[in-house]
Amino acid sequence: MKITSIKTRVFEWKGHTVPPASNFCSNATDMLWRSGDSMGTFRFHDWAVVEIQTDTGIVGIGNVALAPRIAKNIIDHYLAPLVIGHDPFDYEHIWQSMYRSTIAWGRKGIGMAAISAIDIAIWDVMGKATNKPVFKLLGGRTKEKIPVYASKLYRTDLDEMQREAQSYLDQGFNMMKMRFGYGPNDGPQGVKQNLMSVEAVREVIGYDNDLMLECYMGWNLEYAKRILPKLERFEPRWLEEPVIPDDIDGYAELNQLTSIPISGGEHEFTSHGFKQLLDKRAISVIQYDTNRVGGITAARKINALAEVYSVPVIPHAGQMHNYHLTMSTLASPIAEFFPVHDVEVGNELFYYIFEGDPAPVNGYLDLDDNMPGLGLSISTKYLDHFNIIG
Ligand SMILES: O=C(O)[C@H](O)[C@H](O)[C@@H](O)CO
Ligand SMILES: [Mg+2]
Repeated sequence: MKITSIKTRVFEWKGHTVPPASNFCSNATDMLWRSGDSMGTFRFHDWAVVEIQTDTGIVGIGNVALAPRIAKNIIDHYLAPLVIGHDPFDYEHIWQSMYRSTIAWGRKGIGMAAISAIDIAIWDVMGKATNKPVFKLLGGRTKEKIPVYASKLYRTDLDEMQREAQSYLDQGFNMMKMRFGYGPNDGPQGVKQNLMSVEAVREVIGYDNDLMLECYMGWNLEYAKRILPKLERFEPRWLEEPVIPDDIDGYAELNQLTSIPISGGEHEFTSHGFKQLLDKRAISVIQYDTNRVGGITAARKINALAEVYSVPVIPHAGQMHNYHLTMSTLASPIAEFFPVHDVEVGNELFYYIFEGDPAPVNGYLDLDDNMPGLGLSISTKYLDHFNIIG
């Protein structure tokens, strides 16, 4: 089998967007004296979809949500010429060729995200060619179903957050993740607000349900050291991305500081990046996203590391490219799930672009043993809600 062409299109959302509340989530630009666009690091309102065509007629689908226009350019100009003509089953060689040919600029960030999209599409081809779901090529079923946590609870009015938390309990979730609204520039009042929001959610969900806390890189070491001990009494399952991803020593220090496990890796790349984090005991939960980290070829290597270091892998975002890895490794106990379909920050766009993502029932979702490949197709339902740049 040979890859004959690669088609990459950017889907730009032009449908309705729900404006988020101010201080909806701390983020890395909060540290600037003037951050300008408060949604700057958040707006995922466009997405690139990669289709790999083969001489057998099988088409594999991949995706990349980070800076999709740039990713498309990287794919069109640098990666496609390296991949076309190869047998998709030579995926390790193809991955190494993409990685090594772009290593001067592509090994982290958008270069690796573009590589990820192609690699995901290649695994989809392999699944379809062998008539197996991708997870069956990766190790098969390691769990009856995948427990998922509801991930939203952006900072807003506390009554509203309590209603939202209750709605997840009502839908059968027993784990959920909330976001902090405040960081170092908000002083003691901000610390108080952050603590109050956790208290408010705990009041509703009690301590028989898991609560995860998200900082989205919006704090610094000093602030995190100040607030973490105060958060201990709320027994979070983890505290996510407290500092910027380059502050690996900061992660390591925080991870030793309190009983709260520190999670991260949503903005880390390849097994090399994760080995550094693991060697320093910097994170207690690995949260790569397959469509950033280097695709399935890189993610499965990180799963192997995770098993050896005994650190769980709970990938960012859920979504099919991650669920197959979660299903096929014991290192992944649960997965993330974005429970709301209204387009806000843009994580939700996946539901409008693709069909096939499984819906959770009572906090669990399952993958189909008989659905070849990733099980995704491009939806035709919402095409008029997008500008499609081809
Ligand atoms: O962990 C997450 O779900 C991410 O950090 C989100 O994609 C981001 O939107 C922050 O809420
Ligand atoms: Mg996160």
